[in-house]
Amino acid sequence: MTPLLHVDKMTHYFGGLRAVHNYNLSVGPNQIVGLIGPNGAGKTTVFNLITGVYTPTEGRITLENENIVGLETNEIAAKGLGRTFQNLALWRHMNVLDHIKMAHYSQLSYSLFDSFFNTGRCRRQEAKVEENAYRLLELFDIKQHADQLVTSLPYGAQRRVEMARAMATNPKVLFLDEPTAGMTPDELIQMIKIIRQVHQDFGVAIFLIEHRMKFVMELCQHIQTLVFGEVIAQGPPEEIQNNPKVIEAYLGKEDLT
Ligand SMILES: Nc1ncnc2c1ncn2[C@@H]1O[C@H](COP(=O)(O)OP(=O)(O)OP(=O)(O)O)[C@@H](O)[C@H]1O
Repeated sequence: MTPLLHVDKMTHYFGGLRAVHNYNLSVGPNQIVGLIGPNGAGKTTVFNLITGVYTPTEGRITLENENIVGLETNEIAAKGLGRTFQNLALWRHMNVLDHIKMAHYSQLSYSLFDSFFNTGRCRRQEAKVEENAYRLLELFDIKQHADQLVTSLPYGAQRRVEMARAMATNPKVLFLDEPTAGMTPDELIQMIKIIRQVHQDFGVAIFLIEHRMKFVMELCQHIQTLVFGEVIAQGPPEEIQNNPKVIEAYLGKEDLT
């Protein structure tokens, strides 16, 4: 299988600190890959390196066989890499529907002329945006909040808005940084269902960082364990769950079952 996203021997230093070392990753079309590891292991740095927030000190990253090292974050996003953030990155003064509609605009092709004169082309595209936005609101169970400011929503719903916004850009690979952080156990179960549905409906590949083992084990086909910037183990969930190195890395911190 040709990978959609491929990372080869990526290393990154912050000054004298080696945060990521010799990191490799392959995400195939429609695959869900998880990245786990203790606090400070380098997981978010891996995300930031691939999505263009930082440029790796060494290594090669390709999306559909095209180099993406050195591109701006927005250029990488336009090539099909959508993401959410560990600390929510939402617009405080915008309502939920507008968040999702806004994200669609990068893909529209009508001109200022079309917009000014409200041409048929403009109206057709706007109607499509509205239709897609409502489809996402429904899928992410936030339709009931469409007119509310995001900041007025419960935390779990805000996370779903961020995810729906990322999906509105129609990504080929979706990066989720701790999608269940701060969620209640019920919200976690709901999130598992939503991600399964999104994965099935859109056929999008997913790469996610998560601390909640239930979530990772249920959703991911392949899991990498990062410790001090290096992958110490990787494989299918059942293998990772029983790997002594992984158990040791998490010892006393998390029940892996
Ligand atoms: N911008 C930065 N400048 C300097 N050091 C950084 C920077 N970002 C991260 N680090 C350091 O790199 C290491 C990896 O951090 P990172 O945030 O990637 O870990 P993490 O696995 O995502 O942790 P957590 O689970 O707590 O979010 C840590 O030692 C961190 O202090």
